Amino acid sequence: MLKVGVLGGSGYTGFELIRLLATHPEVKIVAVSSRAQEESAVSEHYPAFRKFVDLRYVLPDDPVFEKGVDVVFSALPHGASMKAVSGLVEKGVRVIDLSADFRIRDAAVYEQWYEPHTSPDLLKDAVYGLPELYRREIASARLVANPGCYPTSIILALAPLLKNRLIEEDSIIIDSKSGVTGAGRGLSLTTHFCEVNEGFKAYKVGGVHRHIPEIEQELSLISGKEIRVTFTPHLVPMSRGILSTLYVVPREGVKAGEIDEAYRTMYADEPFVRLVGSGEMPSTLQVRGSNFCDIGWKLDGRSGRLIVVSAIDNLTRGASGQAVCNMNIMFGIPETTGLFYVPWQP
Ligand SMILES: NC(=O)C1=CN([C@@H]2O[C@H](COP(=O)(O)OP(=O)(O)OC[C@H]3O[C@@H](n4cnc5c(N)ncnc54)[C@H](OP(=O)(O)O)[C@@H]3O)[C@@H](O)[C@H]2O)C=CC1
Ligand SMILES: CC(=O)N[C@@H](CCC(=O)OP(=O)(O)O)C(=O)O
Repeated sequence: MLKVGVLGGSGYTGFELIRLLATHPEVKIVAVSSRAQEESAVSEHYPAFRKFVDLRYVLPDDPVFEKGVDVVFSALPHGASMKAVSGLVEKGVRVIDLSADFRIRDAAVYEQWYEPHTSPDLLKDAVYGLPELYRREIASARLVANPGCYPTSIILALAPLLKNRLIEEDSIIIDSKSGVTGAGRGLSLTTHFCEVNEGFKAYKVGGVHRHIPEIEQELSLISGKEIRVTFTPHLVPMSRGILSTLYVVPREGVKAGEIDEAYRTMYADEPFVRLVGSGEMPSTLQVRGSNFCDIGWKLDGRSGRLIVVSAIDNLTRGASGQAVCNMNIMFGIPETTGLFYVPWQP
């Protein structure tokens, strides 16, 4: 049995990690942190865990995370996460970091979009935790940088097209829509019920969202060319789920069949990508609570654009499910263990 610790186990992705790990056949959760909930029972803070989790919250600097575990998941905010996990990694604990702190390979780029990096030396050891792209590297990583929620839905949707040079790299326009859990469990005016319910708005418009450097970094690596994207996130009145709609221009002469073939070839053996087919479109309800990313696409003959739509659950495939998948890969456990079940639809 793997002994697992969860830093930040009172937040939304922390909840989702514990939900998945509590019934994982190869895992024993030994420690969960929260400063505000210190010493209270996890199953009091989240009653859903009654009969599943018999633990009390400890502080994030509790020695158990250093000495008593095989792997630590960090579900802390960026900044706090790098400070908490760098010491653990240096002491030989394997870490899966759900924050953005180790996703950007260049510290200067991270600092431009986030804050000063306190552990830049560890960046070279971090592996970007998208299994479909980096499975082999994840297996031996001591630090996995779990991808952001929007980037997961976007990179998976574009990878086959860029890998096969089927689209103009400078033509990428992305509209993504996220449920409100994407903003975390902390209270803020923008996520109040009355501010969100029955409304739908774009935010961080005009190249300012922090996921842009992460998306561009990974798309550029796939295509071998520097890529710039137009990315507009939206907040929708649902709890969980991300739907990304991508507009791209196919290279001259590219046929619909080549696009179909690129998706089918890249994802034929991938357990957590489901191609809903050319013409059908994914829905967040069809992936709810699951680790699946559903992808559909359609050529618009009138405008000459290709439209790709992807759907994930931001807390599962966009965070904790992907993190558990990475843990499976790191410890030689079959990748689908604890994660292969039918989504919650409706
Ligand atoms: N929500 C989402 O859909 C996604 C989130 N992420 C990333 O995952 C991480 C967690 O997100 P999420 O669960 O939504 O966030 P929440 O705000 O819901 O939870 C944050 C957790 O971290 C703890 N925490 C907060 N500040 C600190 C600190 N300074 N030091 C130690 N512990 C702290 C909180 O507990 P306490 O304050 O009691 O210690 C809580 O347990 C973030 O980095 C986020 O960007 C990634 C992908 C998707
Ligand atoms: C709806 C909503 O607010 N979503 C968040 C997603 C950020 C997130 O959780 O991702 P990181 O791990 O990269 O911080 C946002 O747009 O900032």
